[in-house]
Amino acid sequence: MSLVLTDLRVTYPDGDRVLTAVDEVTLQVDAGQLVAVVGPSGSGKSSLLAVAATLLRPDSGRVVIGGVDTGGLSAAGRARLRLAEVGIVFQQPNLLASLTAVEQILAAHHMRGRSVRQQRRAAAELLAAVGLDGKQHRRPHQLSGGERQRVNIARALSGRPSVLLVDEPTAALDHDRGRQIVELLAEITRQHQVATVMVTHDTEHLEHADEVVEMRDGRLSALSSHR
Ligand SMILES: Nc1ncnc2c1ncn2[C@@H]1O[C@H](COP(=O)(O)OP(=O)(O)OP(=O)(O)O)[C@@H](O)[C@H]1O
Repeated sequence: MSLVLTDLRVTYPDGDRVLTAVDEVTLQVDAGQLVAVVGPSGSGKSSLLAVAATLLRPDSGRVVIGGVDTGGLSAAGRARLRLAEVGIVFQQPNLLASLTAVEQILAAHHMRGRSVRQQRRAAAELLAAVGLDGKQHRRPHQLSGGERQRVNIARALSGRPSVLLVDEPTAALDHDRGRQIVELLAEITRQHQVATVMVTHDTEHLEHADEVVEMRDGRLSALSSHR
């Protein structure tokens, strides 16, 4: 399944003027592809990600996920599509302090209305796949920043999304841990055949992306493509 963004425009009220955060942006991400969106602070990257996640409605343009034009869906329809098809990894792993790594994933299953009992083994396997074998019973404060981000990624993948949206995954990490996370995202993208968009202001590790695009003042331009 692919993510297709067409002619997106997002504005915010700014006093008696209007600020254009996303300006006529078009981007296609196919299954198995990792696209990195780079650009300076305030260039519109997070707004673009929020629109792609259907969390924010664009002023104009289309967001099509797996062939479904999300503009035609109700709020409940968008929420259902998000639960079924979209995995979101926020910059700060928003893990629940009292839950162990495996419980973070089971809680996400519970929210999807699935039987938690049947998912325990799959959750443990997913944690092992992101490099957390043996740490599934640790709580967030017993994990490093990079490990917490791995739990975050495993949780986003637990719903088997077709689209993975990742906001600044390396922001809180040192160089090596940042590289490992980007490598993991690239590997997951191929293995699970997800369409992944990674927003980052970090210009390192971009060789793992199939395509790098740059946002400036809300506009998108291609930087490089390894397709
Ligand atoms: N809810 C909002 N209301 C008004 N203006 C907003 C809102 N959210 C973002 N903006 C403005 O829109 C522009 C784009 O912001 P956005 O957060 O999308 O950029 P960004 O590239 O993700 O920045 P950063 O890398 O600092 O997170 C900025 O000028 C910002 O001040």
